[in-house]
Amino acid sequence: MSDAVLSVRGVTRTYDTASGGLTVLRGVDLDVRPGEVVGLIGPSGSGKSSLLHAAGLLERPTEGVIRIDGEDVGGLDEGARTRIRLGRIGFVYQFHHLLPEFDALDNAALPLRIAGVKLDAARARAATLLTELGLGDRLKHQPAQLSGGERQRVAVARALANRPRLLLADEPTGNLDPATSQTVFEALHRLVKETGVAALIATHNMELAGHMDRVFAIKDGHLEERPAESHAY
Ligand SMILES: Nc1ncnc2c1ncn2[C@@H]1O[C@H](COP(=O)(O)OP(=O)(O)OP(=O)(O)O)[C@@H](O)[C@H]1O
Repeated sequence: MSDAVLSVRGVTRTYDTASGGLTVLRGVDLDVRPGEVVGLIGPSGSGKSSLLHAAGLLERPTEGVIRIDGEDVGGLDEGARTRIRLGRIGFVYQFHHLLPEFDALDNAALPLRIAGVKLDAARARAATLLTELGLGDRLKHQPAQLSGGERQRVAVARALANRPRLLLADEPTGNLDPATSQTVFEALHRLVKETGVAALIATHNMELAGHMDRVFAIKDGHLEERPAESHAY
């Protein structure tokens, strides 16, 4: 029995386009275990987001099986998939997508509020995470009053607020300068190790990829594991 939080088996993704079927993933297999940081690299258009969307239950693969904590989610209806997404999966995107009228605290607390957690408890959890991310003195700042790196750290706190089992990040530092990318990634990495969430992170940043536990390149729709020395810087 696998201990993987995310298990991907034989996943193929074909898009219908005006010029016919476009297959971007071809029989992909991947496991991500608790506390593991797994990187996805590959040129633009290679299928990184497609794999994250399938893993995040945002789209259904054309073929293959996705399991979350051992449960095959393919046969579930959209309501059940949404519950898994809200309860067990956290997302970080390239752009923070914070609500401009909410401060950092209430942005990070949002998933808990949606899940029905009382305001005080949600804010307490959000404050703990934001403080761990070095934003303890920015709780009352709105996104416009935060730097780009601070906004992304709020987005990381929001993604981890409901204690997800799986964290999916699509170029979480893609919009930041190299030094700020490093700071945000280090904070994210530390929290993954502390919380034991399983993390799958798509990135173009090879320096960050060098700090991940395992890295896979998507090539012609297939995953190729990169040995540590070839992705370290
Ligand atoms: N809904 C869709 N319909 C048709 N084609 C799509 C759709 N979504 C993605 N594609 C195509 O699939 C390919 C893979 O896209 P995807 O976004 O997964 O790549 P990516 O590796 O994440 O790229 P980037 O690094 O630029 O974000 C691209 O050629 C894209 O144009």
